Amino acid sequence: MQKMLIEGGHTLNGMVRISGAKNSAVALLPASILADSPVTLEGLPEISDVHTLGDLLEEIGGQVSYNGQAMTINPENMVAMPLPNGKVKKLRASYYFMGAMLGKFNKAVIGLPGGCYLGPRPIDQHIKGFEALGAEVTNEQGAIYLRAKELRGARIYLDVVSVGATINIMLAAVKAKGKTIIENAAKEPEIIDVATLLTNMGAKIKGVGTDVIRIEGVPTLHGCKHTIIPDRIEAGTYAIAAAAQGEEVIIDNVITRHIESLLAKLREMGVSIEESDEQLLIRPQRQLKSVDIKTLVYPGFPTDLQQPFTSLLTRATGTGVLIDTIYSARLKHIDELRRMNATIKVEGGSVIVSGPAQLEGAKVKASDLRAGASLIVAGLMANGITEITGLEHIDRGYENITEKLIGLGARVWREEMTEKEVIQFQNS
Ligand SMILES: CC(=O)N[C@H]1[C@@H](OP(=O)(O)OP(=O)(O)OC[C@H]2O[C@@H](n3ccc(=O)[nH]c3=O)[C@H](O)[C@@H]2O)O[C@H](CO)[C@@H](O)[C@@H]1O
Ligand SMILES: C=C(OP(=O)(O)O)C(=O)O
Repeated sequence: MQKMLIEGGHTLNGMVRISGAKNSAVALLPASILADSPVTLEGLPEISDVHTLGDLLEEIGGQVSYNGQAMTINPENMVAMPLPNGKVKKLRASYYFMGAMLGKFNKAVIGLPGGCYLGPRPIDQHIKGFEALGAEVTNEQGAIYLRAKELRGARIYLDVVSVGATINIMLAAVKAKGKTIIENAAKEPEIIDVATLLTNMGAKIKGVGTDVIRIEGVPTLHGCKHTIIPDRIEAGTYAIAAAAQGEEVIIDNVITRHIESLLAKLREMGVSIEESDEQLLIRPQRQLKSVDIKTLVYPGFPTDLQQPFTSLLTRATGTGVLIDTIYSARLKHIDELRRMNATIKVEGGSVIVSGPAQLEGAKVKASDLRAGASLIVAGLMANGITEITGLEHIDRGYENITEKLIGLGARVWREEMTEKEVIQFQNS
């Protein structure tokens, strides 16, 4: 088990290249189950979630071959193997095996997913969608059993706008008989990416990117090649790090439109941002102004950037209030930031950050993926050394983060934890 060490205070300069989007990759891989011939996905990020899903595809009989950042999945010998336990619990996106296997085999057994604990993360809207399509769904000892004689298109209104439910229902509906309409659908770019893959596989989908998606079921889907979109959350994290500790940082391979809500806030704080085709040039002013943030569904400010943004606010002058309307309990980074000398209050659902504070290096724990990103941003700004444990969360979603930060001039490295540190970590 490793820890990350950051010697703070070094200025970031240069260029960082953004990898393929985690939240697309984790849906595209299960989507390949629906094809009857090989699917090649290009530009996948080298993160643990991708490897876990590759292993799960193999567990159900898929042939998976890696070629650099491309993966080819041959689904010809896949079977409706139950996956009640094991690797499905290591990540959130294993829930996409429900929609994809239901679409392909009319049945599936999938253990309830893991992933970041952000407060309760129900999947009732996924289940409501599967039931509307004709599946019988039961929860037996922590695994979801789905069975259908056949899937039939239906009209489904989502009670909450959900990325996962929108994608999962799409996966099940593309092969259902007749027409499915998903109303109050989510509009995140990753949903468009998944729909693009499915369309290239032969699915008939209209309206993605709006809140009404129309799907006409088809009997078979075929293999194809697809290149994944860049990761807007990774790009946003580096943009925040650049605003916090950068001089001139270029972020390469980014669809800037995907992070307009973040860029608007950074500009409001006094960060100069130049946008070109696939790049951002970020130049912060020495003094940043505080701003308020409310996370919303896309195209609003993403909840996945709320935690790293909290760290940035500690360096701004004034008081900034953050409200996470998607996951109000996504607050595990706050105590750790306080350990580093941040002045943060939590009142009701509001996180109130007073700055500027000079952060101090400390031993801190990443309890989830974006809490990890938040602590890295804080470590880059802090005096002295910050030691971060819980790297398994960070490695679920950030490709080569140590190397990418070193490339920007940060002093970051990893060390093996001693036995004593591992025990302390496990008991904390
Ligand atoms: C693998 C993946 O893509 N993860 C992302 C996805 O998670 P995920 O797909 O799990 O998040 P959702 O968009 O589904 O959740 C949005 C909100 O709806 C609620 N909800 C969701 C489903 C449901 O059946 N019932 C229900 O009440 C959730 O508790 C949450 O408050 O979108 C989140 C919100 O942008 C991001 O933080 C995650 O990074
Ligand atoms: C919450 C996240 O991931 P997951 O849904 O995979 O837990 C995230 O990417 O910030």
